[in-house]
Amino acid sequence: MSTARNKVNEQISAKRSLLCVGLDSDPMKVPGVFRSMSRPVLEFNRSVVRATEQYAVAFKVNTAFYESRGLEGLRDMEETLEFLPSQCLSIADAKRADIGNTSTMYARAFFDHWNFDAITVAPYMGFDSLEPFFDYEEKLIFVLCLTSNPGSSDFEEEPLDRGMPLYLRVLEKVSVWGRNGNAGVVVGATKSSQLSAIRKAAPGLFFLIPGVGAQGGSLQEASLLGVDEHTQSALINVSRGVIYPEGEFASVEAFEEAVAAKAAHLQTEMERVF
Ligand SMILES: O=c1ccn([C@@H]2O[C@H](COP(=O)(O)O)[C@@H](O)[C@H]2O)c(=O)[nH]1
Repeated sequence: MSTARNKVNEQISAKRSLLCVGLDSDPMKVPGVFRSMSRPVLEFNRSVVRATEQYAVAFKVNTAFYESRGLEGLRDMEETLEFLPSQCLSIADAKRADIGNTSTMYARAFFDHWNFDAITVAPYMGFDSLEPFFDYEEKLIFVLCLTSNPGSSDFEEEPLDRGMPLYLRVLEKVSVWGRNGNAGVVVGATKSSQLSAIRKAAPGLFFLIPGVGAQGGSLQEASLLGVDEHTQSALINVSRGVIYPEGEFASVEAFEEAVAAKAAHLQTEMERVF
């Protein structure tokens, strides 16, 4: 089995948690207490990681939040990777894929250069666009299947000739494309009515489930319907619902306490599936 998958499975069992903390760090939303620091986003990330590492099994870095700030943002992303706990899974939420030789470069960037454990990719250019990622057998590749946003109905939920929705066709393909257990899919927590059927159709795939909290997805439904009862092969991502607790914070410690309380609450809820 892929090394990344083994690593996160160990964390899931040890922490009795499926929590993936999303580092969607927006400089405009960073609390005041970090604003006077020379690297506000980097220090904010350091605090979020310190406050949640006891509860989290994975950290998802949405690259858009860093790329949008050019070199300064990429420097923050790179330095954040240095303090992510090595026992937790690091996910580049980059949603890449292109013609083969370009995908090879994307895979090198995220896996060789930045040494992420996992990446999100888009399936619509087909197998040759994903093969360079699947070639990294030790990593985890999460393919967008049924996403959490309302626009998923534009294409993903459209029926194909045999009446099968496009997202189920993606699931079928991803189930055979993975190597050494390195395939996963992204399924939104907001899609609770389809989640159970998707899980049953692909018991061996690792699931990344975003959409809990700010997007309205239910943690209880995601945990009950999206998690395989034997393998627990799933991560439930929460970004804004963890990293931006309400209120003003007089100190970094007070902020970290509030973030830790959010993460602890989520872990307690997730523990029910064990
Ligand atoms: O279908 C998808 C795929 C990816 N995402 C990403 O997950 C987080 C969700 O953030 P919240 O603040 O918890 O809503 C974000 O990085 C998205 O780009 C998703 O939401 N849905």
